[in-house]
Parts: sequence; structure tokens; C-alpha cells
Amino acid sequence: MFGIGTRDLGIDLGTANTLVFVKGKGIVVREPSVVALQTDTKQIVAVGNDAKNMIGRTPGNVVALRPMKDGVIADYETTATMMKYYIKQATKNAGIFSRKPYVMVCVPSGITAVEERAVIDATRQAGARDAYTIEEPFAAAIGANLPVWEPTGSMVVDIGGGTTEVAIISLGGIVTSQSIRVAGDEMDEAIINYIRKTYNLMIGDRTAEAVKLEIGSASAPEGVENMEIRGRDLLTGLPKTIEITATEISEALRDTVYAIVDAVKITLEKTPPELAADIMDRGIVLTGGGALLRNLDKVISDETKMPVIIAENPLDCVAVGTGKALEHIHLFKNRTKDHR
Ligand SMILES: Nc1ncnc2c1ncn2[C@@H]1O[C@H](COP(=O)(O)OP(=O)(O)OP(=O)(O)O)[C@@H](O)[C@H]1O
Repeated sequence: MFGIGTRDLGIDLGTANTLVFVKGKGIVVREPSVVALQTDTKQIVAVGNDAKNMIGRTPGNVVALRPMKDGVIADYETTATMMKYYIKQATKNAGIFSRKPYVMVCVPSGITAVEERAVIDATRQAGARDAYTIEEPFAAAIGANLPVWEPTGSMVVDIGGGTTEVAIISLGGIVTSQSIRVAGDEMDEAIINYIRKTYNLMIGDRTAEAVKLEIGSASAPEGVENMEIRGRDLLTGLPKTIEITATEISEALRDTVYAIVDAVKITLEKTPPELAADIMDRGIVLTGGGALLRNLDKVISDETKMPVIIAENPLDCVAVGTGKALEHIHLFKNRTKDHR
């Protein structure tokens, strides 16, 4: 058995954000999963926040890209480079003689063996002494302080950028789960499509996300809320400003919201009755950035007739849970396909 120390890391390698957790210190890195590269030399120009600010604004010789898509690695080399940068940042005060870190990385529960192998290899290439994986909803449940090791049912719905993971957990294992590639990014796309179709206006990803954060809602909000947005008029080709309402945005988000509701219902249908009774008592716990979409808890509760609770600090749950899981790394040795 090896001891897990303050140099070992839990990484939430997300489609939208990458977070690094260190035991005893908490979350030490919290940055967007974005890298800006020179197109010809592939040299890194910026990582994280600096790179995110460049999205849609780069000159011809620089490209700002998100190397993760739908919760899995879309661009292997860039992901490894990004992880190396963040691992270095998280371990910079560890001293030159300390050993390389063990790293636990979360992966979507629907991941294929090939996709999982890519995460493990990229983590090793990024400087890990060894890499382990944990399924995202399990990490989210640990991070949300659910009693995952006890013989009682807990239900977690983790709504990230690329994936929504729904899982029932009991006795340290996932009893049943659903992973759908519908989450925050799809909401942004739905807003872009709605505005293009309704107003012939093309807006960028960042504007769409800003609209979602400011006036987005899973059901029509009470009262009137407006927001001015800028984009390019598809008829004239010129910049244009329009005003949209929160009610329109809730219509735009409807299909995405109901895809998430359906995943929750399907999982509940597959849940053994004893565990369903536990969940009825304790409620469904929402984690991930998407949990903060206004009224989403209410819509899920109305549709399932179950109590729904938003976890404290929902954006941090997966990273905290991934880091805490390091303490049980011996259990993950068997769970990780790589070590079976
Ligand atoms: N207040 C909010 N309302 C709605 N959505 C939000 C809010 N805050 C953050 N989000 C969304 O949450 C998503 C990011 O969540 P999170 O960091 O949990 O995802 P991730 O771990 O990077 O993704 P994944 O788990 O799919 O790999 C983004 O789509 C972001 O727009």
C-alpha cells in the first residue's frame, strides 16, 4: 500500500472547466478547459482563462480550442499539454525532491474503454506517477457528502458542460446510471439556434452562455426580464443589437431541459424499490454548473414528484469527490479498467 500525500491530485477534467484538488489544500486550480495554440508550430500561447478570452477573437495564426468534448478527450495532445500545465501549477511548491503525484481523474460513466485509456495515458504523459479513474457521478456524490459507502440509496444528477450523469449509488457502487451527452453546451447551442431562427441573428458561444447565466431558466420565470444581446445580422451581414426575454430563453431551453428530465425518469424506473424509497426520503441531489440553471430543481421535482436539492457549491463537487476518492485508492485499483 502506498500513502496518499499532499502532493497527490484529484482532477476534474471537464468539458467546460478543469479543477484540481489537493488533500489538505482544497481546490488549487479552477480554470476553463481551453488552450490557445499557434496553428503552425502548435506552440502554446495561453491556457485557461487567458485562452478562453481569445475564443472567437484569435488572428489567423492562433487558434483557441477546447480539447475536451462531451466529457471525453477530443484532442489528445492538447489535453495532455493542458493537464501538464495544471499539474505543474498544482504541485509548484512541492519541492524538487518530492515524488511525482498519483492522480485520480474523473470520467463520464458512459465512457468507452478506448476513451478511458486515452485519459489514463494523457494523465501519465502529463507527469503523473500513476493515473486512476473514477466515474463522474460517483465523484459528484462523494463531493456532495452523500453517504455513498452505506447500504442506502443516493441519487445524484451531475449536469456539466458536455454530459449529464444520473446515478443511483449504494454501498460504494453505482447501482444504475445514465449518461447523456446533453448538458450546458447543448443549452448554449439551443440559445444560438433559437436566436438565429427567430431573429436572423448569429451570436457567439460566449454570448449564448452569458444569456443562459443571466436570464436562463428551465421554466418561464415570473415577471418580465430582458437582456440586450449583440450579434451579426444574417440578412445584412452587419452587427446588430436585439432585446430578448427570459420567457423566450426558457422556450429555447425546453428540449434540453426535458432531455435531462427524461434521463432522470429512466434512471428512477430502473431503481430497485428499496433504494427508491431511500431517495424519496433524502431527495435527488443536483451537482455541476447546470444545477444552477434557474428553476431546474423545480422542474425535475414537478416531473418526478421527488424532493430535489441543489448541492452546496455544485461546480466543485466532482473535483472535491475525485480528490477525496484518493483516500480510497485501493478500491479504485479494481474498478479502473486499466488495472483489472
Ligand atoms: N448559473 C448557471 N446557470 C446555468 N448554467 C451554468 C451556471 N453556472 C455554470 N453553468 C454551466 O455549467 C457548465 C459547466 O459546469 P461544470 O464545470 O460542472 O462542467 P464540466 O465538469 O466542465 O463538464 P463535464 O462534466 O460535462 O465534463 C457550463 O455549461 C456552464 O455554462
